[in-house]
Amino acid sequence: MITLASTPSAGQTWLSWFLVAAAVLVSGLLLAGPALRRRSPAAWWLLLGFPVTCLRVARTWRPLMAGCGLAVSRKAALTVVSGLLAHGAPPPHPRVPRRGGMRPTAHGFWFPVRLLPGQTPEDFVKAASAMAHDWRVHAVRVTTAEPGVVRVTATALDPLRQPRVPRQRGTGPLLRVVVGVLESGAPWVVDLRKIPHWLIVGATRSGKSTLINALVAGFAPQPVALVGIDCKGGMELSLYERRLSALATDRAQAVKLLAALMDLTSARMEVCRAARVRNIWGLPDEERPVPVVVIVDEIAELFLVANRSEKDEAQAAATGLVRLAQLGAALGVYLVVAGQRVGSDLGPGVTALRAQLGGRVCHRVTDSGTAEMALGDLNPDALEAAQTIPPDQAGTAVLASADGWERARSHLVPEERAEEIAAMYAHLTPYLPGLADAVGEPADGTAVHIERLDRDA
Ligand SMILES: Nc1ncnc2c1ncn2[C@@H]1O[C@H](COP(=O)(O)OP(=O)(O)OP(=O)(O)O)[C@@H](O)[C@H]1O
Repeated sequence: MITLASTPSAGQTWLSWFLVAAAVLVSGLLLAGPALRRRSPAAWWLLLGFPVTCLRVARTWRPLMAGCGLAVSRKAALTVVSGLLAHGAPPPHPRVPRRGGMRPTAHGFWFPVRLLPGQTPEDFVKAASAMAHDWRVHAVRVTTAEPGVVRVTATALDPLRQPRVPRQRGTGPLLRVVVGVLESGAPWVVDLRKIPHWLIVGATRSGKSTLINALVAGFAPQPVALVGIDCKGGMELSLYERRLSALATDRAQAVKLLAALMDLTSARMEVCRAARVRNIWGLPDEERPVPVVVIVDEIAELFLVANRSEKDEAQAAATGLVRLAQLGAALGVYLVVAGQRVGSDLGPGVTALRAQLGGRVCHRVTDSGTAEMALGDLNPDALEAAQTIPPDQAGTAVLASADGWERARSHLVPEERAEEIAAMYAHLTPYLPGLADAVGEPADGTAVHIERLDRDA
């Protein structure tokens, strides 16, 4: 008689387990090998930390859900029936939300969870801190993946502690710059084609200038015009003057520069209307005007009023910025506005401007009003995260947009490096006569000025 199936002996079972474990170890080594050679913490996490954490999550899931009030007791009727049948046996375990398989990431893992009837994603958001403590990971975030399913993402290693600056390959896509790293380990990208205007806030020494350095260093090699408004006498932005098409260093100049920028957008509007397109990106390549990135350092200097005589000027600056933000995106004018303290006390223009600045970056702040201004209207739950940024982690910020929020840290680009890059690409500085005239750039000019005129001709 032929036996089709036989029960494996204990020796055979151990052998197959051993082979599976060896295969997992070898494939793990192959996957993580290159990173291990670079002594990357992410590789060690994948090889050793992830399997241990998988076991920990599996072991603690049920008690964790029960402890956080996320377990649901079985239906009363079922409990009665099971009690009758089992003659006094202990009642069945409460139901806990079903957890999907754990997927590793470079710095942690994620898995989906199906909600039980009556549960909402907010119930899980409240339990995130308990999950992080139970699993001994750096942080846990809960987001809604689809109706009825939340995504639990854990970060085991804090990628913001020592962010790696990636090797720069070429200039990258137009108006898109990698300025740092996100908490998920992914690059932090500022893409002005997606989010055209940005508000960057932070207390002194929190990392605002370093982020602006990263932006200038990223945009300098691209075919874009950079324009600066730095009413602190140009102390910050004048370092990059050779790559700036115009720089206003006081409020009077800023008002004229903003008016010139409005004229530029009006002229572009005419061009688009004549070509029957809705924005400059609809124009043929050879007719498309150069994109203009306007960097405003210290917005309070533009808005604050010390006496009556300054009121009109501040009002004109506020109106200019708000109008530019309203019209600029379609016409290739983008705003990056930075400030130490941004509150409603700067005047009604600030709230109107904020509404137009869709990208928000909130570094460590010393007053809750500034964090509220930067994040409160988009993501109120990000406020707490912004207020807990430690002072020894300069450059760390909470990013918010209509899509959600996350923590990130900029790459440390020192001003000397940004200045060097700006000088290296000075020959790419477009000459925009209206803007140069507004800030009174000398007509005779330097070598750079002549070079710009030549190129333009
Ligand atoms: N991303 C970063 N990584 C590491 N260190 C950073 C980072 N950003 C800033 N720093 C450190 O913090 C210091 C202060 O940063 P920065 O000058 O950008 O602050 P700031 O907010 O512009 O201050 P202020 O408002 O006084 O000009 C820097 O000299 C640098 O040493």
